[in-house]
Amino acid sequence: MTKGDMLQEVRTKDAIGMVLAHDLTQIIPGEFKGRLFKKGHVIQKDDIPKLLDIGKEHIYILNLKRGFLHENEAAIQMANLLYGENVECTDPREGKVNIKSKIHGLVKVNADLINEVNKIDDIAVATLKNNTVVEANQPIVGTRVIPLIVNKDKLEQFEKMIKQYKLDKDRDSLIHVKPFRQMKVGLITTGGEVFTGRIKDRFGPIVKQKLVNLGSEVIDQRFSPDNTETIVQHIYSFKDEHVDLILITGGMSVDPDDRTPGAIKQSGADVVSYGTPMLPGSMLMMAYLGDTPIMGLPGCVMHDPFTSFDVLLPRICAGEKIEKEDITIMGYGGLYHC
Ligand SMILES: Nc1nc2c(c(=O)[nH]1)N[C@H]1C(S)=C(S)[C@@H](COP(=O)(O)OP(=O)(O)OC[C@H]3O[C@@H](n4cnc5c(N)ncnc54)[C@H](O)[C@@H]3O)O[C@H]1N2
Ligand code: MOO
Repeated sequence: MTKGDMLQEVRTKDAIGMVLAHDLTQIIPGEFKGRLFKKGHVIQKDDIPKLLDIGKEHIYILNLKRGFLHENEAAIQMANLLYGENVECTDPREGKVNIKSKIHGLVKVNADLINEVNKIDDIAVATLKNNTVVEANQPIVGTRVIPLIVNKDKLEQFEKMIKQYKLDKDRDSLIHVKPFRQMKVGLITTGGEVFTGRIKDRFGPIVKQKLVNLGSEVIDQRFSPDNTETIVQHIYSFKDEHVDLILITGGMSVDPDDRTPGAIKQSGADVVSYGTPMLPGSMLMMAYLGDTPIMGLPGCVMHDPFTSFDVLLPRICAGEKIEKEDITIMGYGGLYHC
């Protein structure tokens, strides 16, 4: 039994009353791309000119045999194997099933596994990148098979790979979305020029907004001159107040007045990394004082819309601990702007 035996090609003009074997797509550049006819549609006389307009002089009538799957069924099975917490699958359209997020959160997807399953011929799984921030209802995965009819072997191979991965990693789910915690954040703004009122603070409002966007809040902002002891005292007082995260702005670079990295070290915090291989944001420091994350934020965070801070902050808000390797892998693909 070949695929050809299961697909009967019929001239569109002779197809009145017959049943479509798959969704049919219309594309009008700049105006429309979507399903014009749904799989299972019974072709009417009025449909003939519309079908000819989208270039269909012939259509397929389907006679599916054992051991094979229709593209819609295959896409559903793939999506069902992949999805985990806080996501849901859409109905198939044009042979594709989307997995959408149910919440505002952080996408978790394993790149190695996705690269492996896509080595199976006829399988196509397209995902967002790991650790992307998503809104509720945003698609995070699209699954489909390439032919209209696919051998069940391909799906069995896919299922085996996924199950093995779950066993190896001791995981219930593959692609899922982590919710953000509502964190209370202490903000320390350094810089003599701001402390003395020579210039207005422009850093605070930007950091506060980034936290609000992730469902957290700055509970207090304290200002400090370029003085190590004062910065350390502010760190301790926020720690005593049990904030979930301490952020320190400015003073992260190489000038004699740049005291922030030294102050973070002097507080006794464990420094995960001073320096982040991403531009902008290369002077960021990541540290932990006990369980409390501390980040030293360089001036570019105030200026550039997307820096290393925007990569790491959502992960911290999702409850993840940042390790050295999380930082070192940021260099590849990490040149945004410099
Ligand atoms: N020779 C080198 N120069 C620079 C390096 C380097 O490695 N070698 N790194 C560069 C990078 S990367 C960054 S980012 C910047 C800024 O680093 P800092 O965090 O030390 O920033 P500051 O020196 O404290 O301030 C820079 C600039 O921003 C103004 N500022 C700071 N805080 C505020 C605030 N709260 N409100 C308004 N304006 C603020 C400050 O007045 C300065 O004009 O260094 C590069 N240079
Ligand atoms: O910390 Mo700086 O941006 O690399 O601009």
